[in-house]
Amino acid sequence: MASASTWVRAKSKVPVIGGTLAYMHDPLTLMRQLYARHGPVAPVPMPGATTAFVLGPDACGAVLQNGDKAFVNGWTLLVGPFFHRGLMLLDGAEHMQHRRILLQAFTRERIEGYTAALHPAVARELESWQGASGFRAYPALKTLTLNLATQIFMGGHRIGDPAELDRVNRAFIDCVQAAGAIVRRAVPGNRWYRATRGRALLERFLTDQLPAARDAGGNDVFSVLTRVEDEDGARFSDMDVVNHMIFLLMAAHDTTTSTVSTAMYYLGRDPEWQERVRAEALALGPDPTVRQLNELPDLDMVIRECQRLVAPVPVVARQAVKDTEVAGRPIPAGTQTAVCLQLSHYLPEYWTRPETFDPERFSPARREDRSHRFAWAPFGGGVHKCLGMAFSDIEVRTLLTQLLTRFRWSVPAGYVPPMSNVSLPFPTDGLPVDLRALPAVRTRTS
Ligand code: HEM
Repeated sequence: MASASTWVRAKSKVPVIGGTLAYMHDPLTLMRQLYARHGPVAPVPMPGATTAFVLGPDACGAVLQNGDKAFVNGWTLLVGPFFHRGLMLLDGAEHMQHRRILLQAFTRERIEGYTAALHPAVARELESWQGASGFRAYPALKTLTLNLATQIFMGGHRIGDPAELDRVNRAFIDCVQAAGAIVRRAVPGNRWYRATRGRALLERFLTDQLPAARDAGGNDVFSVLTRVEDEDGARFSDMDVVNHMIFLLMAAHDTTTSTVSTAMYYLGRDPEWQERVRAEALALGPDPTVRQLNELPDLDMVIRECQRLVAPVPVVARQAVKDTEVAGRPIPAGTQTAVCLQLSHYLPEYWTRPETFDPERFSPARREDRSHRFAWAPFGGGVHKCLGMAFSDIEVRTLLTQLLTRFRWSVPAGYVPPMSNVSLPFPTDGLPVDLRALPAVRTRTS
């Protein structure tokens, strides 16, 4: 069985610059090197403590499924102060109870309601996009998805003042970016400090809006959270609603932006695939239903392939609460554990030419994702598996179909966006694309 001494004796071969910097520089290369040197469990020096990197789908699956209940969520160390009591940061019976209540806000019926609001909201947002060469797609998408989140998640209680919208957006970014902070206490001007202020701003903002959200009795997520209950009649307190809203807005915002931005990149490199999915988008009616959006097989393959190539959440965090073993390797109690979902997406044992954009690998004839239950796991697994998966899928499809019917875009041959991996991955150059409006189609769908 594992012990602290065997763990300490397991020598890490990570460069002296340390795990955090190696990760930020190039997470996939780090994961590959660790897997080659150590196998499925690798010790990596990180701020505070050595972290166990769990690599490959067998080991990732074992930790996520958590058969012997050796792991709890490990996010508290990374983003605890900022996403305090969000669902992903809860454990055990309390997590199950909150998850049951929260699921009531994401039933099929509710998602249909959000989708009906989503379509016109995306159309409105895209009105402000102008064709241009060097159009910075990533920041435009980030603003768009935040606006959508405040409309779909907050309904009538939206942020009217653009300066306030900017402050809220900044607060989210600051909270998310704290995950990669090397100095993990607030010093004026540092990341931790900005995130602490960001959290306080979000709490104030949502607490102020909560009475209106409750009284409105609306069908947006905020209003719904003030009244949903589980089958035993358990409900959220006001503070629970605020905590869940902060986490949900974050969870929905950056991950969706990441998927759509990755799709804009790969479709921008591949005009053939872009035309293929555009044809599907053009065949949709003006206000597609959830069912119609779910019946777009080419777009479905493209989205899965983009989430394989750039997993919006490349790693999920756990902490061992007792001595345990994963894939035969010891992990002692107290070890911070990084479940490396992204590596599994690139292992040649499970994928043909994993570096290549090849959506057909998800076609019924190939289904490479079935090579292992955890070969493709962008939404995680086990009790913390993404609760917003179905909603996110609809949001991504709505966004991409509207983009495809309004614009054609390309990126220069050979262009590879430089990525930040401080927290969730994003292109630091803003993903410049050559964006051209499609005027004839624009009139048809708007
Ligand atoms: C492409 C989009 C998305 C991706 C790739 C994604 C990925 C993930 C992953 C990997 C986890 C598991 C974290 C863990 O195991 O510790 C997770 C959890 C979660 N996600 Fe998502 N997510 C996405 C969109 C969304 C959206 C749109 C929402 C809300 C509407 C959402 C809400 C949540 C919640 C509430 C949890 C915590 C579940 C729990 O702890 O029980 N996500 N997500």
